[in-house]
Amino acid sequence: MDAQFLDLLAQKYDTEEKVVTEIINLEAISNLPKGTEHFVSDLHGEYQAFQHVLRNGSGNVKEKIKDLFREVWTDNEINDFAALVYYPEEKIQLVKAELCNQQALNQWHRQTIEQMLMLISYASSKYTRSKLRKALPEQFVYIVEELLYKTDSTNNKDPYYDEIYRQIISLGQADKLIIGLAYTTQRLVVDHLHVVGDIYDRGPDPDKIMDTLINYHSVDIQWGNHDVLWIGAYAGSLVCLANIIRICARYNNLDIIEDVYGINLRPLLNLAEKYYDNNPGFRPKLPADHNVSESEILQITKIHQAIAMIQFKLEIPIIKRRPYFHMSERLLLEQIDYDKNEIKIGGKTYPLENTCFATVNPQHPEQLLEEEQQVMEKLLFFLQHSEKLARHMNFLMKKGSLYLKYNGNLLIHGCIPLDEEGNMEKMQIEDKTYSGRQLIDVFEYYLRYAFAHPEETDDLATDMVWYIWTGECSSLFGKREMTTFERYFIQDKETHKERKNPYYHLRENDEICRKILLEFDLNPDHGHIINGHTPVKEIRGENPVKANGKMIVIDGGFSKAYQSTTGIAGYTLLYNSFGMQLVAHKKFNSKEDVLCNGTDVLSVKRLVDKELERKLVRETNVGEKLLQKISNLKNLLEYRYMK
Ligand SMILES: O=P(O)(O)OC[C@H]1O[C@](O)(COP(=O)(O)O)[C@@H](O)[C@@H]1O
Ligand SMILES: [Mn+2]
Repeated sequence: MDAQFLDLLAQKYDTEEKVVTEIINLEAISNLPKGTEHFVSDLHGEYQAFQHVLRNGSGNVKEKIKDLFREVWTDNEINDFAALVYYPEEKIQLVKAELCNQQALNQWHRQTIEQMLMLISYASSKYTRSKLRKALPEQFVYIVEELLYKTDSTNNKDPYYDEIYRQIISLGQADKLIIGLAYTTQRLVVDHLHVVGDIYDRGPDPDKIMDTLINYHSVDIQWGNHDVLWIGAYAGSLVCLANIIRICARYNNLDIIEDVYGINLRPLLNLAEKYYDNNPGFRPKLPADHNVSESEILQITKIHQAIAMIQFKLEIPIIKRRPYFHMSERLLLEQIDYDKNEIKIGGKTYPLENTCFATVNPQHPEQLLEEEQQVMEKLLFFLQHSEKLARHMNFLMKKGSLYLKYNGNLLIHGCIPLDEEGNMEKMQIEDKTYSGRQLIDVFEYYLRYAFAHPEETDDLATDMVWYIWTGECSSLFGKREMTTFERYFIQDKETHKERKNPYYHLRENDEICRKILLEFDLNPDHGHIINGHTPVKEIRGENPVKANGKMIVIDGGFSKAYQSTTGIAGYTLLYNSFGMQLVAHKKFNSKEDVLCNGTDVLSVKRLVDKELERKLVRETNVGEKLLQKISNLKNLLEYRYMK
């Protein structure tokens, strides 16, 4: 063992007692049951629904309440208490409005604090005291610990405990304590959160989700294609930038760009007003009960066209300078007969509708007008100087990766690109060919490089981020082509189809999943692949658990726009010491509904995998690190302290 390393360690553990105490502590921890992992994906800006799933721990909170109180409480009482744990601030106000006098309120406070403490004690039974302490409301740690660890069997201290309760209530601290304890409970039921991609786009509040994740106690992120699009824009890719604005316009979310991230859209609006008019193909998607004025809709419709046309133009030079992207079929602006208003795709000619080509030079469709160029430069400047976006993107980079190996499982948003035979699909980049894990590692290398060099906008790394969004060998896109252009301008639905990578039918097969797990050095007997990205069409009988349980697809279906195709609000996954459970969620209506009617988006659980023996911390990623530390400390003990 390296003497210098031991010297360093000896500085921290400078007595034999300290070393021994730490070894005992770590050994004990590694024999506790593993903490609960919670997997969610495809949040798509749906902050409220995500909050709900987070606050109820995919049904875990209610389960713990039921374990404790099922014998003595009615369903209504259970729902009420659950709502208090999920949304304590609001629920307390509702309770107060119902109680008739101070005495009844005092009684409710005392009883509720006692019940919360019982719940916390139960929910923390597999954690150390130190871990629980970290989860307790900071200002009340001392008091809560006193109440939690009552050991006086002689009842000598009863008056002492009574007095604590009385003081909390008379000093007006009861609400705060209950709120704090509710958040402690939420935190205890989930030890670690995995977000398997697609935080951004389509829904209204991705920024609030980011803030929630930044404040969450333990989280990792596997980037989704939409997250990569935002990273690409921030890293200097103009085409990614055009895409994120186009999607925001399409879903009536330009507020995110303008108000949330402070990017001035005025120059783009001026351009849009000059060249575009109303166009049924570009009106934003709106819910039936919207209250957006016609003039606002018209403005968005114009911006939508302006930015979509800029996007299509910007794609051309990238496709041309990167022949190995194999995207020449996507040079669609060059396939248009601008006089006849037709396009030739795959040898077939289609009429075009809803066209808006006022800024296109038919001889050079890739050319941006000077004004378009200036607009994009300004937008990029604003974007790269948004303090809030910088914070969110940095967090995405810090906690995120294209895939993650965690406790024997492989987490990845989209796919492992395969050919029809089930071999790892090959992609040539410059003069080298990559496939499988190596290809994805190369993608990640370029993405991180692009992020580190936001001033470079046309280099390979920046182009590659766009490729990850839309290229046929991308592990996040998983389709042969993105038919955005066709869906705007061609009526024939045949042209709208996006052919999926063979992975999506091959992943039903046990052997293929085993092969993929091996490619990532994971044990195929125990590991699972966990995917997001494709909404599971339960409506049509699709099963989210595939390949004899080796493959689990948890597209959360949070995205309202997609709920009609899934028939459900999607899935989340829990992995605790007893095994893995898939949770199916019903549609989330509103927080008010949960608070007033006790309707929890109640979840149906399906067992995916059951551990033969309860899984311990020592068998996890974290446990591996603990065992390494124990071994180092034992060396320290032997070489520095033992006589
Ligand atoms: O329904 P929209 O918003 O037009 O988006 C459709 C596009 O989104 C994609 O499905 C990618 O987004 P997802 O990752 O959410 O599937 C593309 O394949 C498709 O072209
Ligand atoms: Mn996706």
